Amino acid sequence: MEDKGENGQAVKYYRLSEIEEQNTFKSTWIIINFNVYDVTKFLEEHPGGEEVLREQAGGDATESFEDVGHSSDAKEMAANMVIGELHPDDRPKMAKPSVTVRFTDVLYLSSCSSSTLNSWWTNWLIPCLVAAVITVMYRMYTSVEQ
Ligand code: HEM
Repeated sequence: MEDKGENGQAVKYYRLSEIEEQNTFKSTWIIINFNVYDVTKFLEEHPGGEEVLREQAGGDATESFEDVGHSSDAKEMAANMVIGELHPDDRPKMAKPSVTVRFTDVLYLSSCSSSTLNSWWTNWLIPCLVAAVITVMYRMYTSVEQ
């Protein structure tokens, strides 16, 4: 389907089902930020290898593309491979996790929580435990002597 894009230019829209079919050696399409890229001729040239592109073939590669931190050169190269856009009706179907947890986020979160946990332990829990142990031992000794 052809339509007028935001800037009045003709845009070729592809349905998700059409894109999903393009996941072979003959034709490999990927979606990045709702743009459709034909990477068939680029597979062998891709510095990150053809396997990673084929894994994303026919689907949404936005997250993987962003995660790699591609250079501006890579983004320019990608711009030359755009063949159209994902049909607006299919955009909500794109798997977008409500919370994206990346490895770096996990590291960050674990460092945060362990430091909060550490201060909580040292400030409160350990003195409370020591006090509890002393109380129990005191009770035991005093009850043995009687
Ligand atoms: C049209 C789409 C793409 C283009 C034009 C492209 C282009 C490039 C280029 C030029 C590089 C060299 C490093 C740089 O300049 O950033 C690169 C590296 C890489 N790309 Fe892509 N890429 C595309 C899609 C993807 C996708 C979808 C993935 C992941 C599924 C991916 C994974 C990688 C990896 C793992 C590297 C290697 C990074 C490294 O070794 O430092 N690329 N890509």
